[in-house]
Amino acid sequence: MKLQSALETASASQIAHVLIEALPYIKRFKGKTLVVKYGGNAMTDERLKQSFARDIVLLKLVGINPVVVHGGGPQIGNLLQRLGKTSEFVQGMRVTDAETMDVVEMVLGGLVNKEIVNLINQHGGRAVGLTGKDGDLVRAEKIALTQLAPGADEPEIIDMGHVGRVKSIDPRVVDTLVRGDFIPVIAPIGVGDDGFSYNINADLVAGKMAEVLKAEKLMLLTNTAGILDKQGGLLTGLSLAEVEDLITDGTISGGMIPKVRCATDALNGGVASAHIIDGRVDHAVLLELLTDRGIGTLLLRR
Ligand SMILES: Nc1ncnc2c1ncn2[C@@H]1O[C@H](COP(=O)(O)OP(=O)(O)O)[C@@H](O)[C@H]1O
Ligand SMILES: CC(=O)N[C@@H](CCC(=O)OP(=O)(O)O)C(=O)O
Repeated sequence: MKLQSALETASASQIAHVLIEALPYIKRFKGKTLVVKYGGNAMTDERLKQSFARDIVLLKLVGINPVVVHGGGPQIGNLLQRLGKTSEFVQGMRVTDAETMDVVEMVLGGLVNKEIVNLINQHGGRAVGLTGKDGDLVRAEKIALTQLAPGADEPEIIDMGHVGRVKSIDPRVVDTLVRGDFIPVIAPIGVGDDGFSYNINADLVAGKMAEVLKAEKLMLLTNTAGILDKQGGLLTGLSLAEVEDLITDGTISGGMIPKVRCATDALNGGVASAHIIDGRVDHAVLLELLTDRGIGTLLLRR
């Protein structure tokens, strides 16, 4: 049921109950940092975009410090298509030649980043957009991938062009913005020691950012209800050991593996909890953070 229609049919005491339910969570997370990876469906549907921006503004107003890291794979794909270029993906990552890197930088650092900044500001927040280049925030190194071609004995080395991984993060610019009550909105582009730009998967940047900022939580929005079991049921809470078992027995596969790895790396790096939640749900971030039930999968170090 949509929040609006739920509120229309709810009694005053039910509405009050919902508000009061948020109180212990607000107290617990006040002053803490929350890194949110924003991407997928939540970024293409107009209603979901508005609901995401309102969630972020509300969190900031109650004293929680959201830091947004965004993706934009489909938006990059759209512009490339209009320019007559196609992308090849290897292990879920876009092979990025110099021309494609220009498009990635224009779309992520320009269109997508500024759209999110504007959305948040329209709802009363004060967002500032950054790429990893600003304030020397994200240092990248070129990724080296190997792949075993069918019938080959030896794995071949794949040149991914300008695809990078996070080498280091200097959080000073983000800390400065947070202290000034701004909401940082970060595009996943890093700069190499060679001076070139690198295209980095947004989940990777979000996970490392959470670790370096010593965030209380990492939230990854995606296009499923969370981590699902073999029957398609939602797994609401998992430990690191349980996650490993689910990868080994094939329950977690495909694009969910690197996503879960980013989350477990962040937990091992000191982040208290990681959440994989459904970006297709209105107000997903608020529901996960400020209600007893939550909506997605909560990963804990324990
Ligand atoms: N156990 C699982 N639970 C949920 N999704 C899974 C699972 N195993 C594999 N997947 C797949 O992983 C996908 C999410 O990864 P991906 O498409 O890369 O996400 P995003 O585009 O949000 O970064 C899901 O849509 C689903 O197809
Ligand atoms: C190397 C690589 O693949 N980078 C991604 C960066 C954007 C991203 O991660 O966007 P989503 O979160 O929407 O998938 C890309 O070029 O699509």
